[in-house]
Amino acid sequence: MDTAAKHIIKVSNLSIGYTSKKEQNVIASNLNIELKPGNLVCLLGKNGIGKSTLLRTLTKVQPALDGEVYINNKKLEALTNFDLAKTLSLVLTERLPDSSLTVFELVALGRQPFTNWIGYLTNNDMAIIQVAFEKTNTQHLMNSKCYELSDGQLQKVMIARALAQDTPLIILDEPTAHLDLHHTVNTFTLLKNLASEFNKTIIISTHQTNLALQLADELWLMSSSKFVSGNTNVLIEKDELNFLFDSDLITFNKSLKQFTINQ
Ligand SMILES: Nc1ncnc2c1ncn2[C@@H]1O[C@H](COP(=O)(O)OP(=O)(O)OP(=O)(O)O)[C@@H](O)[C@H]1O
Repeated sequence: MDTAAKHIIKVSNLSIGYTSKKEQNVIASNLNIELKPGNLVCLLGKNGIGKSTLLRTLTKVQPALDGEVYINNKKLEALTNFDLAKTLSLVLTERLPDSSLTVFELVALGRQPFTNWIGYLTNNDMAIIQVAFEKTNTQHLMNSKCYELSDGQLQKVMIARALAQDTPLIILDEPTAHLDLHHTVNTFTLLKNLASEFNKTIIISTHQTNLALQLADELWLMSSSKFVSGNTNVLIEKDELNFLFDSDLITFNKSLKQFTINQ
């Protein structure tokens, strides 16, 4: 039996980083990941460790320095932009260039891989867009211009657009960076439900470590000494969280399943 087909993402000996004319800056190397569909994955690690770099590499926004990435059993580099748009939706942290698009138009653009060449929205497209607005509680923003939104509102609208794209894989770089506690928990719960109810695979990078420990099915832990991926409870049991921050200020408390401040 072909077991590789079961992985929505498979990564072998991946090196990520940046190449300039003078040198290669390797941010992380020898990364290996096998991820099955239907999981909420939280990518954790301290500032500047390489989380965005990894997510951009997995989504073909920037090239790998070495190694292989497979999405749905196909080599990433062989996937066309059209294949990718039908397979994964991506929410990055960069702010949109100012545009006079309305929120409805922005979210509807999520349907672009599926509409015909003039972008005609069918009843089915409209129904999917409607659900995306409802799930993210952003219906009231539909007629606003994108440039009028607060950072937090824009973040929710970008999640709505990803939902409208209706792909099996959704990747979000710090989707709750600008949200208050209520909206942060709300967004985590929404993403968790999408993974469990609709069998979507959702990967987010986040600094909401304690929330991730409560809600993520899988964790990807990045530290300067190693990269570990796997089931959240298994990683807690194996004491893998201790390496995450390398700090005298906080310690992982195994019985609470949380990081606590050293008093
Ligand atoms: N375009 C770039 N060119 C060169 N180096 C970069 C570039 N973008 C990021 N880096 C470097 O790569 C490293 C990892 O950055 P990255 O943004 O991936 O970290 P991160 O874990 O997402 O950080 P944060 O949690 O602060 O968002 C950093 O040292 C950063 O300076």
